[in-house]
Amino acid sequence: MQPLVKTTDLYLAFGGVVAADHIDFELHQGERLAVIGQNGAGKTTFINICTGYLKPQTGKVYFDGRDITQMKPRQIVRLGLGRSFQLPQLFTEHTVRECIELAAARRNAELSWFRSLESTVDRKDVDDTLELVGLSDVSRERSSDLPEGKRKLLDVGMALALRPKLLIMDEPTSGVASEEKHPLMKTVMHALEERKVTSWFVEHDVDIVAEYASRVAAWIDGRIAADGPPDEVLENPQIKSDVLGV
Ligand SMILES: Nc1ncnc2c1ncn2[C@@H]1O[C@H](COP(=O)(O)OP(=O)(O)OP(=O)(O)O)[C@@H](O)[C@H]1O
Repeated sequence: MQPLVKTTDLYLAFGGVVAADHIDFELHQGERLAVIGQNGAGKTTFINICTGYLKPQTGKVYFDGRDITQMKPRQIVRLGLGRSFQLPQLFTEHTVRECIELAAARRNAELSWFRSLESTVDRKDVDDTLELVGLSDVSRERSSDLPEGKRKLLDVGMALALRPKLLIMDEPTSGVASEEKHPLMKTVMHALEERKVTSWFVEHDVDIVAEYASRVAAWIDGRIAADGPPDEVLENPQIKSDVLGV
């Protein structure tokens, strides 16, 4: 099977700091990849290169068989590579429902001054997405009034409205109270599974990684130092001492 994401020899340095050190990587459809690594290990740089926000100095990125190395972020999103951020990127003046409608309208490139947002998008589709991320009961609230966990769910809902093949999530549980982390991840992973979306998430909480990932890649100094099933990587002595600090 052709990999969904493939990188070959990706290299990027900022001055003397090598943030991506000749990375060869493949991600296949259906995988749930957790990326772990200390601060500054290069996790975000690699995501920024794969999503078009940074250009590598050498190497290539392929998504679904296409060379996307030089494409702009919004072109890459249109191909089906979605991304949610550590700080959710919401339309803060809008209600929860309108945020999903705006994302769905953007997918169809149907935003128009002459038509209302509601009449532009498929109502049932928006209802389904709201339900899937557990936000039906707060659909009329302003997105800026939501607590952090629900803002994260809305961010994922907006990404899902674009019908991605892959969703990359940067620390989906950061800033969320510890007792809310598992319910949040359960909802997110169930939603992705329902829509058959492959997932890749950066996560610092080892319990979350062990519970929700099918594969773990550990980053050290711009390289993938270990990559495999969660129990194998999380028990690797070098990863335990250099990444997890245990
Ligand atoms: N725009 C930039 N300019 C200069 N240096 C950068 C830039 N972006 C990242 N770096 C450096 O590259 C290295 C990798 O950073 P990166 O943000 O990718 O790490 P990270 O693993 O995502 O860390 P964190 O967990 O803190 O987000 C770090 O040394 C960082 O300081």
